[in-house]
Amino acid sequence: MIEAKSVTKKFHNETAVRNINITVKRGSIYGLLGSNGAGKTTLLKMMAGIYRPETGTISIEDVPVFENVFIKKKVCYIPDTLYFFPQNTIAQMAEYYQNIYSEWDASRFNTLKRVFQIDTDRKIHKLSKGMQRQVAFWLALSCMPSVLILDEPIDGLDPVMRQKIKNVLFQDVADREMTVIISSHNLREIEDICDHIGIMHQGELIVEKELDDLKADTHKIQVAFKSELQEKHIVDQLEVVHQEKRGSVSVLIVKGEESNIKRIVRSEKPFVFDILPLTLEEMFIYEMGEVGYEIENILL
Ligand SMILES: Nc1ncnc2c1ncn2[C@@H]1O[C@H](COP(=O)(O)OP(=O)(O)OP(=O)(O)O)[C@@H](O)[C@H]1O
Repeated sequence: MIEAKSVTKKFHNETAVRNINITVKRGSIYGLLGSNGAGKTTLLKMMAGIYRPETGTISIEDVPVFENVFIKKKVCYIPDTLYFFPQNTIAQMAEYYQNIYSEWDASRFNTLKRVFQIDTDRKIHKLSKGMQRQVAFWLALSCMPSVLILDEPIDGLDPVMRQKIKNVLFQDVADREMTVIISSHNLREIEDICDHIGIMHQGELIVEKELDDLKADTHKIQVAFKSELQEKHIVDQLEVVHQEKRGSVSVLIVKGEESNIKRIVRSEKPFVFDILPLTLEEMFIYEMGEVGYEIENILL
């Protein structure tokens, strides 16, 4: 379990993370979303024990992580910008990891050769960007971490490799309750992988929910009524976060319980009424719109 309590981090005068509370349950996969510069990387680096929080605490398995060698051996962090020792081959880097991570599993490393299929005598800096990312996963997953922290991990991986890596992650989560936190802008991917979602904006956590609850709480509906007054009646009763007109049909993004929404809309006898599936990307955009980070049609 990862727990952040009232965590704040500043760089000079700028507050990158502001009074954040997050709990990532053991064995769950948590997707950390947010606008550019929201503070995701800063928060992940504090979770990995790289940055010290200004105030508040970050613990893993109830132990503060900063400068704690014992707990850091259970944590693997794959940053958005990868670093390997210059000139090292995969085998040499694996040896280095083996000396640091006490849970390193050589047989796992060998088994994962079937997934990654890269010659371990190759120098890492001569591999392609995507192949280097594969090596980062290969090494991290061979450390058998209790906690895996991933910052923009999917970029540069081809679709087949993404699926293979997802399968290995799911296996580790199911078999040994590995806890995973992933920051990504690829919401399609996050939707596939994660069971919990946190959304950050300007250093704050503005939404934290189970993905299923988030989906159950936000709906996209398509309605048409005989008169505008009928539509106004339902809009007044619903929590509408976005509204647009497509011909005679209105598309509304509405928060609340589905049964309640259906009851309110049907009370005005619509001649069109559909509930449409809402993607995580759409939910993200509407949540961000609520805190003033909206899509605008900017013509220059
Ligand atoms: N080492 C640093 N020194 C000074 N300021 C920093 C440093 N790292 C991050 N920041 C600032 O902290 C804020 C949060 O940055 P961070 O990298 O955590 O955002 P992010 O959510 O990961 O963004 P993105 O999605 O663009 O990668 C930004 O305003 C950034 O300029």
